[in-house]
Amino acid sequence: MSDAVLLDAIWNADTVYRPDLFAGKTALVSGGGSGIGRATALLLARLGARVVITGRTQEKLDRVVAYAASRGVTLHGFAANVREHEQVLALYERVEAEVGLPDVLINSAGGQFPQPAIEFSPKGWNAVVSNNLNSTWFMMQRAAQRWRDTQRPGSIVNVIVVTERGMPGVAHTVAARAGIVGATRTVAVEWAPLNIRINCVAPGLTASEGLAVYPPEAVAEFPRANPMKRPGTPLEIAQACVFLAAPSASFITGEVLTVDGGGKLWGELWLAGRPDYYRD
Ligand SMILES: CCC/C=C/C(=O)SCCNC(=O)CCNC(=O)[C@H](O)C(C)(C)COP(=O)([O-])OP(=O)([O-])OC[C@H]1O[C@@H](n2cnc3c(N)ncnc32)[C@H](O)[C@@H]1OP(=O)([O-])[O-]
Ligand SMILES: NC(=O)C1=CN([C@@H]2O[C@H](COP(=O)(O)OP(=O)(O)OC[C@H]3O[C@@H](n4cnc5c(N)ncnc54)[C@H](OP(=O)(O)O)[C@@H]3O)[C@@H](O)[C@H]2O)C=CC1
Repeated sequence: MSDAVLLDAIWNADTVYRPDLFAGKTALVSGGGSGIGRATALLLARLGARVVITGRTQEKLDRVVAYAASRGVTLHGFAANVREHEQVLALYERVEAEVGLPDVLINSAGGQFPQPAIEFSPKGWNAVVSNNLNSTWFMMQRAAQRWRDTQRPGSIVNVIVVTERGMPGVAHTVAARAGIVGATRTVAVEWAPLNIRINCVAPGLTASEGLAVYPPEAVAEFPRANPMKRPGTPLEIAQACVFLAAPSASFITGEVLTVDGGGKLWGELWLAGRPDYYRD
């Protein structure tokens, strides 16, 4: 499916949310140049939010901004590498100066490469841990600091992976995301007095650009990932992010919402390919 068709599908899809749900609100979405982050940013924009997307590649952000403009909506695309703390601080300064302090933060930036864990190099391990644990932490802590300083409420949604059963081929990312679950549960309590809610969405296999890094033998088995025998769509994950970010989840904090088509109950994912030992 071409990018234009994908974007139109997101823009025109039915949603149960009312069109002005986020009117007057500002949302910051990391990883907003593609996949789940892009779908969430566009859905938030459809629901009336002022939206800033960030990611490392300005051109990807510009394409989303241009698409929204073609639909009459202004999005802002500010590039940053969110695993660099200084860049996160600078990003918040720019967002506040040019758009306004976000009310909602969606952390969808992240990713990993598939490899048997026994082969991980220290550099590869550090890259993935930094890209998924540090980046999300820097973003959520800065949001909380600014909400504390301005005495404003806020809501954070961290997009992670399903961690309960582990996930062979991506142990580094499972470790990093389990760290985010622990941090989320902990600060849900520390930050409740600040009127901040924080939750995670754990997608199962989702048909996004990010799947391009997986080998053909892993991709061939993707239909076995869940009882629905299909990947989720970025919009299906986006709808869950919006549910947790909005007042629909006003009594939910420190929670992990799994959106995996039942993959925790039945299914297998061998992201670096299935070892012979696990063949019949
Ligand atoms: C349901 C579950 C499915 C989940 C799906 C998704 O999440 S999809 C959606 C998510 N989207 C994505 O996952 C997007 C795709 N993923 C990525 O962009 C990268 O995996 C990244 C997140 C590490 C990029 O971070 P970065 O810019 O820092 O990376 P870098 O390129 O500079 O590499 C740093 C070091 O890592 C090592 N190393 C790297 N690759 C491999 C490899 N193939 N093999 C072995 N090792 C590898 C290597 O040591 C390298 O250093 P070197 O030896 O080169 O000096
Ligand atoms: N697709 C799937 O099956 C699943 C995805 N997830 C998770 O969902 C999240 C979104 O993934 P998805 O949309 O599918 O994949 P994408 O690869 O399409 O999206 C990830 C986005 O994050 C951005 N990004 C990565 N690293 C950084 C960084 N250091 N600083 C700023 N931006 C960064 C990328 O842009 P750029 O490279 O330009 O920086 C990219 O746009 C990820 O955390 C992913 O691991 C979880 C489970 C399943």
